[in-house]
Amino acid sequence: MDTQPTSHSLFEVYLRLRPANTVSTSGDRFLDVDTPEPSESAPKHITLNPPADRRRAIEKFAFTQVFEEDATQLDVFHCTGVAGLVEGVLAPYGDGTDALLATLGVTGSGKTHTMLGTRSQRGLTQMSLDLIYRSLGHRVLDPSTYPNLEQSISASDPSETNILPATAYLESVYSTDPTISFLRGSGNGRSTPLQVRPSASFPARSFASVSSRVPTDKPICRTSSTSSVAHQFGARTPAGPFQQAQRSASIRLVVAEEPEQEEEESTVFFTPPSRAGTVTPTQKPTSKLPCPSPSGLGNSPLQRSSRLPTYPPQRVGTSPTEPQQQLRPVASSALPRFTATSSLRFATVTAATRPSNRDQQNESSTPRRFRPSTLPQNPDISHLTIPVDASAEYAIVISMYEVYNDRIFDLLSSPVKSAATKEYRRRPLLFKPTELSPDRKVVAGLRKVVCGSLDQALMVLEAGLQERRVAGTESNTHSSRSHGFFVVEVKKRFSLGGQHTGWYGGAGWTGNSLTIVDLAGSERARDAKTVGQTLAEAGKINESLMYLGQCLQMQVAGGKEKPNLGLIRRCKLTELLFTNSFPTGNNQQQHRNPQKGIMIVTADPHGDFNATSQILRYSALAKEVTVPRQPPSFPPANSFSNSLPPIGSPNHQYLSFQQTLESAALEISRLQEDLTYLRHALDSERSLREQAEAHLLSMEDKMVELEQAIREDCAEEFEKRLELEVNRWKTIVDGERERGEEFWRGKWGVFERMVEADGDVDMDMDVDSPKKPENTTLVETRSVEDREARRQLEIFADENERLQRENESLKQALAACIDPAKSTSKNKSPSRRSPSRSRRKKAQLNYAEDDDDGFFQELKRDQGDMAMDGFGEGNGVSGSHGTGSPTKKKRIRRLGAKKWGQGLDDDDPF
Ligand SMILES: Nc1ncnc2c1ncn2[C@@H]1O[C@H](COP(=O)(O)OP(=O)(O)OP(=O)(O)O)[C@@H](O)[C@H]1O
Repeated sequence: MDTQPTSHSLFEVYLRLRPANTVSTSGDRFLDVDTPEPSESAPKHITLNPPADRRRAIEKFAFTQVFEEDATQLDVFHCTGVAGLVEGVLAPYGDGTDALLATLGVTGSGKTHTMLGTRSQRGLTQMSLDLIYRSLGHRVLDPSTYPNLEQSISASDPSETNILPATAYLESVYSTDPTISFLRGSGNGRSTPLQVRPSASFPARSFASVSSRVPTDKPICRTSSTSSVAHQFGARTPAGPFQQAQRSASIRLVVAEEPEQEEEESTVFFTPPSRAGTVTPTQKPTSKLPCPSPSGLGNSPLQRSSRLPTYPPQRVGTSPTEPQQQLRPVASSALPRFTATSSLRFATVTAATRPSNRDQQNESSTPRRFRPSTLPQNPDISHLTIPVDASAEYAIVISMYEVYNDRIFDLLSSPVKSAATKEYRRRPLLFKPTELSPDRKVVAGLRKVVCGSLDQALMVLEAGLQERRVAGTESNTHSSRSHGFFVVEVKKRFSLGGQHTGWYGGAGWTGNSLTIVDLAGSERARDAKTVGQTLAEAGKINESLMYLGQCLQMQVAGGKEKPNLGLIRRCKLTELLFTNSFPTGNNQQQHRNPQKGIMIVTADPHGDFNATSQILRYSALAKEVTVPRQPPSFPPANSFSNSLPPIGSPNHQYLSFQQTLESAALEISRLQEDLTYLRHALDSERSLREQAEAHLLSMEDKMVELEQAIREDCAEEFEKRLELEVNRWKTIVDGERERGEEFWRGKWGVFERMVEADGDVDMDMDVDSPKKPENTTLVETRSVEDREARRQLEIFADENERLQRENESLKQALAACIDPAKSTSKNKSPSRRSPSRSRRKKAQLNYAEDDDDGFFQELKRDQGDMAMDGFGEGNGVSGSHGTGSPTKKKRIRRLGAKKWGQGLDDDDPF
């Protein structure tokens, strides 16, 4: 099997086996490392033996190198060629390349262990950072020395980001000053008390209580966490304990020997690992493994300690031109009790206290994080350095993000309180081309931190890791639930004449980045015993890893020259990993070399066979590995050939048939395995779908309830408005009625006044008449009123007449019913009332000739007629018009007696 990386490989793929966990390891070992060929310096092949109870293929996989269980972090660092990646990023002789260092594996197989280490061992990330800072030395610009450094970088950064100095960031994250919280949202901390995992030699205690027990009169190295990290790191702000300590020379630090008990309770400061004015001579660690020369490393200018007799002492903090640098922590040699000795203590937040962001989002108070105590310094790589461009100056910018449920979240910025839900949430970021980066995609809007020293970079890393989503599963108590990305950008610009010019003389920033990826592990819901949210996360993780596997296979099929962009863009993870792995377009100015990648596949030889074999197939295929399938009972080749019967013999035919059967069985078992994997993927998808459907149903219910509530609100509102309108209209109508009554009262008053007025007014005066009275104004006024009254009178008269007619006909009908004979005679004299009518007619026609008395007498008579005809007392009409008129009452009585007496008996009810 060919294991040499091809020119178009996306990754070099290494395999690391994790040691058996004596506590949880229960399964048989199914993975064997093949003995290397004589020409090989290290093992490259493994054989996968399926469990005995199943009939499966024995598969062989090849990798660039296989690290067995006893391989150390340093072995992996050396032999994977991380230094070569860093060299490409530092680019001492040219443009350089971006680098990608990633881990892939089943959950619990050791990815995080490899990348981020443990509380006693550094991971590849910390060692890479150490190598970068160590190599660049004093050429790294510190934002506290160059105040406008971040603005300068910002101007040339394509990711539309916000850049800030590490001192400000760390101050905001770890400060105990509640007023400094502009970077810290509520989601950054926790409401539950921290649990601190103490080192084995010390009893468990609260980290907070450690911080609080700081004797003020003690030597300054026993500093409290209440002092800001920025101060300890030598910011230009008022002197922190470290600065004060260093100003008072090392005597105070050397006398830091304290009674054991006191020291245990108060020592919580961060010891800078091997980052001092003078480097303590350390014994060169030796790698147990024979490492093949990583690509390019053998001929590269990278110098290992074996080639470099002495490691040049760091100039950090020693230059008189850099006063700020002098305020950095003192040499580790001056702090014997706080370096990597038995008294080194390391307090980490356990997974249980690293709440998922979901938990954090629900918190409302502004919390603060607790600064980690001393970080591990082993393995020591002080024997390594990489030459750098002496004419350049550098700035190191760090950013961190995670891909969770296929969305990108910044780990260095605070969650934002949602106006709708009142929860703290991180906003997902976009991976896209920007104005300054049209040819390449970048994660836009990330927070980036400029770190002037390794200490700052490590602290920023710690802060970001605390934000990453982890959860305990059956497979791993600290299982990463997201794909974590840690990006170190090495920005470079040329300084004039090889001198530091600050940002005034420098040209624009260029540079490359090292991206370190700790992928979440694939897992089976059945084994990990995940439910609910964790199960949903696992579904997304598995899905993204499946796409990653397909992309790795694409490497075999098409290589870098023909990227299948459709496949790459299927999920955020593959997009982030591979989009910039290919040469950019035609734009020469924007041209960048494709990134170099190293993939470390981790596997537990005693773990989950199915999941591990799946991962190995994906990754090994990326190395163009063909999978030889050997039947378990197949005899060794030489013994088989020796005993092979002659061709054509029945035995030979039988053996060929047997071989075919074996192959078929192998194929069947392989397909069964695939089927099992797909079945699990299906299960996971199905459970996700069920969750989504349940969510949909609950949303629909909510919508119905919401609609109902809205309808009720609307109805209530409508009724209120209707009532208001009705009241308003009632008021208007009442007002109108009153006005009308007032009007008619006024009219009636006019009539009455006219009646009472002296008779010298000529009521017969016609407006059309040319004859004018002498008192013109009064007369004219009266004339108008008179006309109006006359009109009304006519109306009344007509109405009266009509009613009289009706009355008469009714009476006749009534009389006819009572006495047909009378009625006949009555009917024969229809003009019974004619005298009255003729008289009234006459009065109407001649009222102009009568005087006022005559006119009104006639009017009152008519009213009396109306009363008699049915509009009398009790019908309301006479009441309104005849009130106070004795004449009328009298007449009603009289007429009534006269009329009704004609045709009715005394006992007649009428
Ligand atoms: N090479 C190793 N040497 C010693 N311990 C190891 C090694 N690899 C892993 N472990 C231990 O195994 C456990 C699980 O490892 P780790 O958390 O790194 O797994 P992981 O692959 O990152 O899991 P996940 O994908 O769920 O996050 C840890 O306790 C770790 O210390």
